[in-house]
Amino acid sequence: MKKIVLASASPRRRELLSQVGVVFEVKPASGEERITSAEPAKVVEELSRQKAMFTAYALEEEENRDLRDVVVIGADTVVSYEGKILGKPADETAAIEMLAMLQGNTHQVYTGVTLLIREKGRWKVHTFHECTDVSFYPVTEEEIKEYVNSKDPMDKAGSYGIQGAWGAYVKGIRGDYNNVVGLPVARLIYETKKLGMNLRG
Ligand SMILES: Cc1cn([C@H]2C[C@H](O)[C@@H](COP(=O)(O)OP(=O)(O)OP(=O)(O)O)O2)c(=O)[nH]c1=O
Repeated sequence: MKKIVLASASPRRRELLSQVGVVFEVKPASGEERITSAEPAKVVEELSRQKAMFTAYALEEEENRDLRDVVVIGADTVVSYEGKILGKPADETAAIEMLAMLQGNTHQVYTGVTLLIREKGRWKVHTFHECTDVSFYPVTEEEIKEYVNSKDPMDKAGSYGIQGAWGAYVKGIRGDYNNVVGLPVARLIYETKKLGMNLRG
């Protein structure tokens, strides 16, 4: 039986993983993340790998931690619009700017996921990403300011949460909804099945 460790502080990721029946422990990654690419797919893959590795190293440091059958999961989400990568907003002004840019248009949400699978005393790395197109109706400046005042955007890539009040402006999506919220759980289950693993058993 695998021992799953989620390397994330995101409550959304926890909920999504629980929702599909995976039992896991949470150990958020701590360390400085570094980007070496400007391509969103590569960025999220790279960051998800770094997050998973920070947590894996922390597990190795723990006394009496049995690493056998451990699987560490790390994830990272960014929004991509016209060649620009949008992460979490630095402040409210940045959030307003991002939403003003995204409203009335279609952008992409990328989530990268890394699995670190403990095998024969080493970590086997498996990384993938999922992309979802998201379209917004036109949104006025006043509506954007009202939403930003709620603080909901501040901990979210692209400055919005599809699952919250901003849902009022979502015209449609193409692809996996859960990927936008931060973890493409169906793809995760599919990938682990391909590796001969059962995360839910
Ligand atoms: C676009 C979008 C993002 N998000 C969230 C998902 C992620 O939690 C967050 C992007 O930040 P991330 O850096 O991917 O993750 P995090 O810092 O929240 O958590 P951790 O690194 O510990 O795993 O934005 C939503 O909740 N809804 C949305 O619609």
